[in-house]
Amino acid sequence: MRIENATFVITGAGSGLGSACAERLVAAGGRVVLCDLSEGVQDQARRLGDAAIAVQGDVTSADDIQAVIDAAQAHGDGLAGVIHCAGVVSVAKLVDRHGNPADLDAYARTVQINLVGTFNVMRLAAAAMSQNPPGDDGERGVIINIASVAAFDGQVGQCAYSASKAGVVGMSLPAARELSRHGIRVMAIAPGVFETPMMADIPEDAVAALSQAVPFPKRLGKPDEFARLAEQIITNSMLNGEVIRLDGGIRMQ
Ligand SMILES: NC(=O)C1=CN([C@@H]2O[C@H](COP(=O)(O)OP(=O)(O)OC[C@H]3O[C@@H](n4cnc5c(N)ncnc54)[C@H](O)[C@@H]3O)[C@@H](O)[C@H]2O)C=CC1
Ligand SMILES: C[C@]12CCC(=O)C=C1CC[C@@H]1[C@@H]2[C@@H](O)C[C@@]2(C)[C@H]1CC[C@]2(O)C(=O)C=O
Repeated sequence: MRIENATFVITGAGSGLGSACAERLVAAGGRVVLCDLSEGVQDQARRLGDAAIAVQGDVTSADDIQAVIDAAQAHGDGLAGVIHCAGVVSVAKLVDRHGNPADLDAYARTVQINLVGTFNVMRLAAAAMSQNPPGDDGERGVIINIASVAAFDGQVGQCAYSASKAGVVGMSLPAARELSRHGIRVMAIAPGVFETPMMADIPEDAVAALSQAVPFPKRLGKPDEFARLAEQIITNSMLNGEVIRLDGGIRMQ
């Protein structure tokens, strides 16, 4: 799949990994439709110029995401792909230090945004892309979902987050199999620890410890290193139905 003059939806594009993907795809000649809950996404689109537009929306809402897809269809020659970066991290132990059970609504909210939101974006994007004229090899589109190394090595307090990301991993192969008849690929990236606003509130010594836990290189990943992998997935049509860890070799304790 080529990037030049093709249109991509990027969710969670107002910040961190999604924002870096938007910059990289525009630099490669693509058009982008930026979706985020936060209104800051409008500024991000303005910074990127005519190739970018923003549609504020919630990935768990069918109406919001249909509006994003419709905007993408109108912003060029149809929707070529999605990089779904919107997500939240949550921390809660099953039983806290006072003996109280974890909050059920908080658990459901994390799963709703990270897992159900991913399914919502995938189903609506795939329905639109299935109507595209076939390109090389009959390809009609590509979907990149974002899991996490927490899907495999979840830490204490991450039952909700790890379960939501493990669900994203679990959907990758069946979704790729189902959508193969439409010429749509599905991939997932499982990042390790990346330097984004999601990490902003973490104390410096905790960030240093996380960096030390990476075998090599001993640092947090940079958002553009993530965006470069997303770019490769878009342009390399043999990548399908797989989850790629991008983590410097870290295995979370
Ligand atoms: N930063 C890291 O170390 C890692 C991040 N990830 C995952 O990567 C993805 C991107 O994370 P970052 O860029 O680091 O986080 P971030 O917090 O910088 O960006 C996430 C964006 O998603 C948006 N968002 C949250 N809920 C939304 C909703 N319901 N609808 C629409 N937008 C919503 C936020 O407003 C925010 O702009 C997330 O799914 C996260 O779980 C995975 C592994 C490591
Ligand atoms: C780096 C982590 C884990 C992987 C991921 O998908 C997203 C992350 C961003 C928030 C981090 C995550 C993990 O390292 C654990 C911490 C540092 C989390 C913020 C608070 C956190 O749960 C913690 O302090 C645990 O001790």
